[in-house]
Amino acid sequence: MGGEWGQSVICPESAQEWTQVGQDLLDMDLGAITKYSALHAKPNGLILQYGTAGFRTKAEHLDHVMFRMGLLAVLRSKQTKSTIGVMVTASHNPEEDNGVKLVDPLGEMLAPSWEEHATCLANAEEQDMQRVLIDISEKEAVNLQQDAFVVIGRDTRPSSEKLSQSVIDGVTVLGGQFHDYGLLTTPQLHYMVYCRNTGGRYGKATIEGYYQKLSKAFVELTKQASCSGDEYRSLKVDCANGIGALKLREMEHYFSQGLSVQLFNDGSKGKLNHLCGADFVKSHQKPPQGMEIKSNERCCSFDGDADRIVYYYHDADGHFHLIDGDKIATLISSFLKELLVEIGESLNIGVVQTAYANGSSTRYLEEVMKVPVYCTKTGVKHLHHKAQEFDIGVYFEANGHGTALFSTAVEMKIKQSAEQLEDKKRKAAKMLENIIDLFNQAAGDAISDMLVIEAILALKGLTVQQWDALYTDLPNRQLKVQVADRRVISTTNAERQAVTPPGLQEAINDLVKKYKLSRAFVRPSGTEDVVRVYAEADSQESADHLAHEVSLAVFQLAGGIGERPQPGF
Ligand SMILES: CC(=O)N[C@H]1[C@@H](OP(=O)(O)O)O[C@H](CO)[C@@H](O)[C@@H]1O
Ligand SMILES: [Mg+2]
Repeated sequence: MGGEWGQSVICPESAQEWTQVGQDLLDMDLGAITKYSALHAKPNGLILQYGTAGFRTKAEHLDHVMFRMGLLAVLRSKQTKSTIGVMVTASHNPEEDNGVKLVDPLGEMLAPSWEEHATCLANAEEQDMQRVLIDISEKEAVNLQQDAFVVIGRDTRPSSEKLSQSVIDGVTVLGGQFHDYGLLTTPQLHYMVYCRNTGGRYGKATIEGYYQKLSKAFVELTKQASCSGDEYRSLKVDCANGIGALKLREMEHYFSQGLSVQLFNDGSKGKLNHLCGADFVKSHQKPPQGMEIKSNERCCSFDGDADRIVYYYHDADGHFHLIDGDKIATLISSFLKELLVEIGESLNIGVVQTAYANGSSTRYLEEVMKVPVYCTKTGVKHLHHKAQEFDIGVYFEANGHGTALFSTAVEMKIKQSAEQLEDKKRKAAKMLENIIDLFNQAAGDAISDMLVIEAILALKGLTVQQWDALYTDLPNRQLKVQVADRRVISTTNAERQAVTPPGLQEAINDLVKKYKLSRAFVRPSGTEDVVRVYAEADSQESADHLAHEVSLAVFQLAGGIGERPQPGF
């Protein structure tokens, strides 16, 4: 999300007088907070919003936000009596950008009410900062006497180290304790938070703990696979010139018995996310630069903070095939379902997608696999939340961000089955037990998902082409339209229908009718100042036409600015 200058954000003002919370804060040396805050001064008039993925903008505008998120993490930690995470990253954004997001006690995204507090605190002018801190503490009944603990991680951007130091300044000035993990992938930080708040039951809150837990599960699983052979078990990984390269290199020897990985775009020369990485590959539907691909070789790309993954290959005719989050969800859910059938457990399993999921994937999941599919708004927090409703919830965004969640009852049942059942059933239960350990249940995780996928392919003896052939994606196109104020577009039905501006949905309906197997929707982005357009149809030409026509409708009816959308891509 770009920083906006002068646009207001409404923060409710409290009319209350100094209360006990205010007094406690005064006791905490407001002078020090003021003094340190001045060292991390907010540029006048800059307004930022805590969006789908926290704050994101040019790194040079973020120092005050980092300091203040350090303060907020302390308040959240005191309120929840738990460890809170702060991750400094801007994921797939260009190298000059940066960002920050808070991680809640069970490794999940920050609660929505606290997102609002984050926005208010980040936008408060210097003289109002203390008032806002007191307001938040009062509204959330924060006991300021409570201890606070914050863990911090950062990606490899040149600006990240200094910015994470500003987070630490914020934490310490409010008397919080902290542990700085330094360089971590985003999902590794989520994992650390989850481990620390579950007394180590989820795993050890160290980088070795993470490597060991995942690798042990992976090696156990691949030992059960009947086929082997070097070519089969090797994978090319495009690391987007980001943190994923460092961490995969550190981890590689832990699982090398089961898989050999060849790293590309490892940050030694190229620029972060530039012409490479999962976001580039997914949105351009072509391979990254800096990776040589032979036909039928299995390849994958991580994004800049390694929480997303997509797979791809070139067929014998040199055609590029993308295997996105939808196909990953399909592979995973069908494997889990087969294991449950084998064990004889009838647990409810659900797949959660967004409107961006390819229509073919939804049809395949519902009609062939007979798995219930649910659609939520864009943003992993929505998918994660929905997936928690099932015994086993598999969620993926089409762009490759996702994981599987297992209820505590399921985990216990499977553990028991692995001990009590016999022969084939026991083997299946054991597999399920390991696969549960291999998933990062706190957040979508490129490294963990990669190992899950590699294990499933090995166990099922599937080639990348066979996996790809489960169903054929409907041709699709995504476009962006610039408008004066994207908030004029509001949506319903998990963002699949526009409610405002008037006439837009009717226009889309009329355009969609012109094509076969077609679908289209528009929504304001939560991370960029654009309206996103999505269209799919029976041919690429039709999908492209439809997307273009819908873009024109948005431009005309929703206040387009700049050049009218042009056909051709
Ligand atoms: C179409 C698309 O890929 N949207 C992305 C993008 O959100 P937008 O709200 O569409 O800008 O960034 C989000 C955060 O990374 C990610 O969760 C989401 O999937
Ligand atoms: Mg990311």
